[in-house]
Amino acid sequence: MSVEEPNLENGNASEAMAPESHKRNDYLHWDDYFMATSILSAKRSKDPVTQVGACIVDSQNRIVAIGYNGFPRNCSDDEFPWSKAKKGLDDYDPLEDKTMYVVHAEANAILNSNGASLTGTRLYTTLFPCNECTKLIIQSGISQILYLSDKYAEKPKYRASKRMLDAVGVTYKKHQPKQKEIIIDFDNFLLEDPNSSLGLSDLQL
Ligand SMILES: O=c1ccn([C@H]2C[C@H](O)[C@@H](COP(=O)(O)O)O2)c(=O)[nH]1
Repeated sequence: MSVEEPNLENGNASEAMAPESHKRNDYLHWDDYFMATSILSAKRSKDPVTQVGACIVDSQNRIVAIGYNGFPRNCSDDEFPWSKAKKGLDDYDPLEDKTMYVVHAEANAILNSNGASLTGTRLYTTLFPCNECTKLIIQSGISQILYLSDKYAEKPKYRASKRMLDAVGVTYKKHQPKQKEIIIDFDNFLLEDPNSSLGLSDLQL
């Protein structure tokens, strides 16, 4: 029975239509769920300019791995540079450029899959993958990419990505969200009484 078809057989319409006895209709669509997981992962990134998150999902909609852009394990975020060295400046020092050190989100997700087969999986990523990540994506057997931003589309690295993906038949498409926003409110999630002023930290879980 759907929410649109309330059961009135017991006589009491308000009881029959109690919202808690029906399936919710405003649950997350799968693609929004996985892209939101990528966005949440991106929020772990310390990169001050571009935070990227990636989520790999198998054919049964199970999350295989997630990742975000960051320095390799034990390379301190406080010691390694988060800036880009500018070529042409007198003090140009390529060793002070983040690109030397950052592990990309897609690469981290693939590494975090811990050797699981990625054949036929989907990759949700907040940024269209660069050429280096694309090589890893193809080699690991990922068959579909869903992305949010393609802000570097005109750069050669990203054009090279598309050239490779087109050549091997890995599909890619821009994610079209089913819902505009997802709000995570720690204080008001799972409160038994929605009118209560208690926060989550006050609950005994
Ligand atoms: O496919 C990609 C491409 C880039 N990244 C990461 C690498 C950097 O940390 C940022 C890009 O920084 P910009 O200053 O915007 O160039 O994004 C990634 O994780 N995956």
